[in-house]
Amino acid sequence: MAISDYPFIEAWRQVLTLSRLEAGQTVTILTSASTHPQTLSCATIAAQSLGAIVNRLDLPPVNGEKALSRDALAYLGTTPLTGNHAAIAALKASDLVLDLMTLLFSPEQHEILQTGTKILLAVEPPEVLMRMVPTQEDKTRVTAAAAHIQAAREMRVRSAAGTDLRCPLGEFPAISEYGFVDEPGRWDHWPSGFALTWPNEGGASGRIVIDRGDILLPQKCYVDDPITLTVENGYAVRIEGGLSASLLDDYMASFDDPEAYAISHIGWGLQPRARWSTLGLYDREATIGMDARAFEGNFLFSLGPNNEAGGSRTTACHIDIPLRRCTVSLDGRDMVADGKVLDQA
Ligand SMILES: O=c1ccc(O)c[nH]1
Repeated sequence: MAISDYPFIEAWRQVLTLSRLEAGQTVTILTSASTHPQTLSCATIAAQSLGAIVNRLDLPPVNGEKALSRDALAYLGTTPLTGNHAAIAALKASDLVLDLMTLLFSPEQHEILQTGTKILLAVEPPEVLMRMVPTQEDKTRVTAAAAHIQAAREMRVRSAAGTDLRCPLGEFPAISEYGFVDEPGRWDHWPSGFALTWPNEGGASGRIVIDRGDILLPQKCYVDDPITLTVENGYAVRIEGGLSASLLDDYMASFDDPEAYAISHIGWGLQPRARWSTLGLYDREATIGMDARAFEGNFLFSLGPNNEAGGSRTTACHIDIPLRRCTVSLDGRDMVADGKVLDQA
């Protein structure tokens, strides 16, 4: 069902207030061909109602002919900002950027954040944004989990399906995604609600079983038959299984890039308002699948780049894979047991 403008404007006011937007500050709303018109209009009105100076920067889309998926998170690296010095200058001069286009995993995003500009990504449909309007409680829950990740030296993930993965930690920071940007230079994503980090370069090893019912993004499908990834020295060196494995393998081979097989971010979902089951209820191209990334108790891992964490590995291929029913432990302490989040205190 659609969302009315008034509550959507109020939701944006809540998120902008949580993001500490102040009267007189500059907000630049970044848009492109796939920006949702109601999100644009309600975000604009909300920012203006809080006294901000509001700009809109609309950029022509890129990569359409290169990507196999129209999902904004499926093909990374170059963005409409690449080489666009005038646009980058405008965003660096802004206090807050509302990214209704998707800059994630781009070098330009880091360059802009380093000037103190805050960036909030918000590209899910209004119904999903409204179902998961961020709260301080989300921040408390996610930052508590991220603190444990930050302090840990190893993440181990096991499941009855056969996953047994060890990831040495410490080389990269723990990241909290809780849906608003309340500090200078912060990036976040509304909706979200998960904590993550990256394994030490080349360190992840073991086996990951993507079981029946687990999810592949951007494919936005529930896996039919189990896929087994053999992980050695930080890379998935073998992809085995039936049709689901062959489809994943074919998609990844299209990038012709060995870096596509690297283990990227690892962590778990902490958003109780996100659901595993929604993927089948939306048109594939209507959402980027944040319910799947954020549902409470998932083990979310990713294949592809680590430049987001400050690493040197970039690749256009980015696949997010949330698994159910895993046990995630940090230095031997279970944080998620068989898909249930334990006390994160
Ligand atoms: O919010 C996001 C979205 C995708 C991703 O890979 C990480 N965080």
